[in-house]
Amino acid sequence: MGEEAPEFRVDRITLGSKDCQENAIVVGDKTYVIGRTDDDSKSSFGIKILDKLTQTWIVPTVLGAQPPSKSHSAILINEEKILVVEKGVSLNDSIWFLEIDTPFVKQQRKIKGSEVVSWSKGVLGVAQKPVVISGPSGVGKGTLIAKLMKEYPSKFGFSVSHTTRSPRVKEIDGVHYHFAGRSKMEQDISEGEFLEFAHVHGNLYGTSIEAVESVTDEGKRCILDIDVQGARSVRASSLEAIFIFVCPPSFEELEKRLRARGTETEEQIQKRLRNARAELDQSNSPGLFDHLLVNDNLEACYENLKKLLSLDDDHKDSDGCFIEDGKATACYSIMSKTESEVFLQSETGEVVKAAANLLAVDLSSLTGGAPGRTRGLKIHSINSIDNCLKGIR
Ligand SMILES: Nc1nc2c(ncn2[C@@H]2O[C@H](COP(=O)(O)OP(=O)(O)O)[C@@H](O)[C@H]2O)c(=O)[nH]1
Ligand SMILES: Nc1ncnc2c1ncn2[C@@H]1O[C@H](COP(=O)(O)OP(=O)(O)O)[C@@H](O)[C@H]1O
Repeated sequence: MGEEAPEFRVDRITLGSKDCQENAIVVGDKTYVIGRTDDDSKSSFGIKILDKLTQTWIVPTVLGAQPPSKSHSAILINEEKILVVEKGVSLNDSIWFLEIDTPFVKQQRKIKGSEVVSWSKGVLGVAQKPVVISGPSGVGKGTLIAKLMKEYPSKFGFSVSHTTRSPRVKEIDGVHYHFAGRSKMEQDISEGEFLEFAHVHGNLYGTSIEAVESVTDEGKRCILDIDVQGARSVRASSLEAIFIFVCPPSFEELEKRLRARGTETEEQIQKRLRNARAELDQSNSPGLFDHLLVNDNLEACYENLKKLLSLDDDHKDSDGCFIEDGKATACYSIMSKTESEVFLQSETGEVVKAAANLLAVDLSSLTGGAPGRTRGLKIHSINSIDNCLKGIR
């Protein structure tokens, strides 16, 4: 019988100009090497993939904001993602997922025609579902959202879109929109920084991932004011949201409001009214919008919007599953895993004391994922090393 090909071993490889620390994770016929390169003052992650069938190395396109990369441990969660635990940062900032074959990675791989991986930061606790509000130009979306933000400033946050449209009088860059140049916006879109984008009324509009995640990270419910195309994209993405379409009481009233607002030229008004007919037709597309809201009397409509949000408010208070202080700098490494939990051991405590420094990361209720954050993490400390080792036995 011919001699078996030597098992390929990844000992130490040079990813960057200097040797690096690395983890080699075998997934089927591929070995993912997650390396840290300490070039000069900065430390960054290098990812390489060994295709064992062809014995060739592939350097994938890496999407998403990457971890601080001080030092780390890694473990395969499933065929789609690798858990990476950063050391020397706060626990809140230490859990990261390297997505290697999730639907988003597959989509990006198809778009780019080359190998892709994507980082997604793990975030403790569940987030309230963002609220997508769509509707024809002039129907009253902005007015309703402004009322909501004014009455509940600590509960809601606005997803500030990017647009190539020129600012209106009183519109503030970074507040109402990020007013951007087309080429820069298109470049950022190609680099996977946007959750969705669309050409609307002759301009480019888009929602960056950070625009949504930064609001959610503040513990606020994110409100997105986007068109029907954008709503479709979000509906198809990993971001679970509530979708509301605002309708005018009549087309004549819509035109009256758009004209009365006085923000568009006659030509722009005509274009927006033409698009309004198409958008109204799509408001009933099956499975697109959860609620249709008629904005006839403003106050009544606003009350209905508030009822919709509280009805749909599926936010369950987190069940106190977190350790005391997730902000303190921590140094945990992966010890073992079961079907739904990964056990971490503190590297600062001795074995006896370490029993108090054992953590369980519950992965059973994860939501979201690249291109956004991975939410729904639960972490709790374990009182005995036996509980923790059950994953190994
Ligand atoms: N897809 C998408 N649409 C957006 C975004 N931001 C705004 N829009 C939509 O673009 C359209 C035009 O917005 P705007 O120029 O502010 O006019 P308005 O609708 O009259 O307020 C509206 O339907 C908005 O909902 C975005 O980030 N993505
Ligand atoms: N229910 C309503 N009745 C009458 N006018 C309204 C009503 N809601 C909004 N408006 C007015 O209609 C115009 C368009 O509202 P706006 O919030 O800018 O719409 P959108 O953001 O959907 O384009 C504004 O001048 C606003 O004051």
